[in-house]
Amino acid sequence: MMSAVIGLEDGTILKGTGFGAEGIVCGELVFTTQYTGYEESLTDPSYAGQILMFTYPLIGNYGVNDETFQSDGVKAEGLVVREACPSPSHHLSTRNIYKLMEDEGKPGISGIDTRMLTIGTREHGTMRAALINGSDDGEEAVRLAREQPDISTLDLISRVTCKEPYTIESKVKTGDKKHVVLFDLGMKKNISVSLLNRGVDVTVVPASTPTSVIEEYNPDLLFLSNGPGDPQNAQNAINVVKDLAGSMPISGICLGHQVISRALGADTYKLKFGHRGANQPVKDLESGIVHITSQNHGFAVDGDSFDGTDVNVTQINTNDNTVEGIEHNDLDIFSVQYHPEANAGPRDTEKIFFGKVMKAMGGRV
Ligand SMILES: NC(=O)CC[C@H](N)C(=O)O
Repeated sequence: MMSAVIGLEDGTILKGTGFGAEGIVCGELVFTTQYTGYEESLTDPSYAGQILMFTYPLIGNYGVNDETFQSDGVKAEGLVVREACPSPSHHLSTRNIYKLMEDEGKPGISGIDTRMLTIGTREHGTMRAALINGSDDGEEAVRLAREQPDISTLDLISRVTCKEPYTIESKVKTGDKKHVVLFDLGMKKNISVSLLNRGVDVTVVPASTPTSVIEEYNPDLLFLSNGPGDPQNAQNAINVVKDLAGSMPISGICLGHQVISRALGADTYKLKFGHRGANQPVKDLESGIVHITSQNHGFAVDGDSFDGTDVNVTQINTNDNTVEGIEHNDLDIFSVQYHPEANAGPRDTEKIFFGKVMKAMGGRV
């Protein structure tokens, strides 16, 4: 058994049992309330720069199946759980969560009072943390937590975006094939899969791609993916959206939504502790319908900052009234803060959102 400790910037120290890789990681400690979907969330590149804590007390009980991954590996810096299951049961599982974290070179800590840490995070706001596997030096963990830079100063997108553009042709036959250029700010795989399943060819491009290159592809729609960190740091993508607004339909999810909003004149700000989980209620202001959505974000769009622009807030979170969806009055530009592509989480909004994307391209819904 490996000794392990987590230290927070407010001086909190919790000792536990280490698993996965030995070593030290730093990042924001964030909590998610989802009961399942730990494989999808650990491999979601939006969690780069963050140590992921599950409020659900038993994690790993159905093992690990690489087919569920949302990128090429674990992207969260570390994992904090109450209990990690050593002997999972699932017919598609090839390894347990201990082996996953070991193979990926990332530390995990179990035996932690995640309820106490979650309450602390809700009261204090998201905190910087350090996780040390192979030592129980709590003072050192607190020192490292306090020493690390704020997440807003980090360029996390360049760590997780693709290096070169690549095109995936859809195997679904449609009469009139559409083509989307997908800006990879730290893309979850199921965004591209959701487009491919609808007969759309997808060209994924790095986050540094200039407007001129996107124009050369002449896509039917520009899509901006989810991704890590503060949307202010996605400056190239913001500029590209400004350049291309009005010349092609544009849509996006999560960080992509924040980037589009900034390009259209809005501000973004940091939430106290974010929305992370699989049961976030989102109300459509036109229909009044509330859908249960999957979410993972720490920043949000300031709805009031759209005043005087041609953009409307179309959806809000009924827990705290924050912006969940926007739409331009005249142009084919719309985006959502939540994750209609799910993985993890409910698929309730998948058909509605991607149906709208297809419609914006004049494609088969
Ligand atoms: N999942 C995402 O795209 C997250 C967006 C952004 N990094 C945030 O935390 O708000």
